[in-house]
Amino acid sequence: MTSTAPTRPFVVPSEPPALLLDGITKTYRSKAGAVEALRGVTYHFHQGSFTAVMGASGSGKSTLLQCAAGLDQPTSGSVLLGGIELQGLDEVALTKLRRKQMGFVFQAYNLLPSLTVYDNVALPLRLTGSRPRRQDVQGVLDQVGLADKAKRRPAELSGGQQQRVAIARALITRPAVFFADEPTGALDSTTSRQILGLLREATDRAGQTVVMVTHDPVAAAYASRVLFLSDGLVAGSLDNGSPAQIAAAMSDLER
Ligand SMILES: Nc1ncnc2c1ncn2[C@@H]1O[C@H](COP(=O)(O)OP(=O)(O)OP(=O)(O)O)[C@@H](O)[C@H]1O
Repeated sequence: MTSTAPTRPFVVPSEPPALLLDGITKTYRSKAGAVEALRGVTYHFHQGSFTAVMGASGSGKSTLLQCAAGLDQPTSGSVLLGGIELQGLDEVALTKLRRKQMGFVFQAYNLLPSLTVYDNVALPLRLTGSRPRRQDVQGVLDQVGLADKAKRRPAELSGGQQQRVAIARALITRPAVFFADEPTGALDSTTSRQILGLLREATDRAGQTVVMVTHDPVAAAYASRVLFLSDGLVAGSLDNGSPAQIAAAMSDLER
């Protein structure tokens, strides 16, 4: 049978994916034996997308994030960030790329206790060798609602405020991709909403890309897509899901 439908030209997307995982596997080997944490994950994270990664405990979420951010090496497969293959870089080049192109927001805020809020936020710029401009540092502190806390030390702030400092610190270099691992795990719901709103704003307003691991369907509903992992593989995805729809998809997965 011949088709009469006009053939469509193959459309090459104008934007390459911000982050591409190509056939990632990760096997942890120890005396107790081998654990296949990732068993072949291929996925494109497009520029400006906000993706939540969910799955049962042990499904490989943190391993995926660690490999995607170049904090750990996959056993096979490759990771490309803005078209650059991480596996081809030495540690110095990888550190440089991480400092310039990636922002990290983890459950432990990882702020330096001896530095003021201002200096914690300015640190990533100093590490890349640039001189932080006062208006830039104050600008991101303002963005996260902490303009008046610049001179405080982290211990003088609440958990939610510390997490907002961590976000300001991640924002300052205008990274292409934010990696967030349970960024609201230790926070109350009002503060969580603020933090998730800031991540959402980074994608909507600035076209940055967010990859966030979470167990919480309410947090995941801030993402435009939820990617479900099961046993080291992508098991499916859900776009613009409500917390209830995401929770239902999770329980289907665990059945
Ligand atoms: N360093 C390691 N050495 C050996 N096995 C590991 C190591 N890190 C993770 N694993 C194993 O790899 C698998 C995936 O772990 P991972 O932490 O990525 O899962 P996860 O989905 O993030 O889990 P959780 O939701 O509990 O944090 C698990 O079986 C885990 O026990």
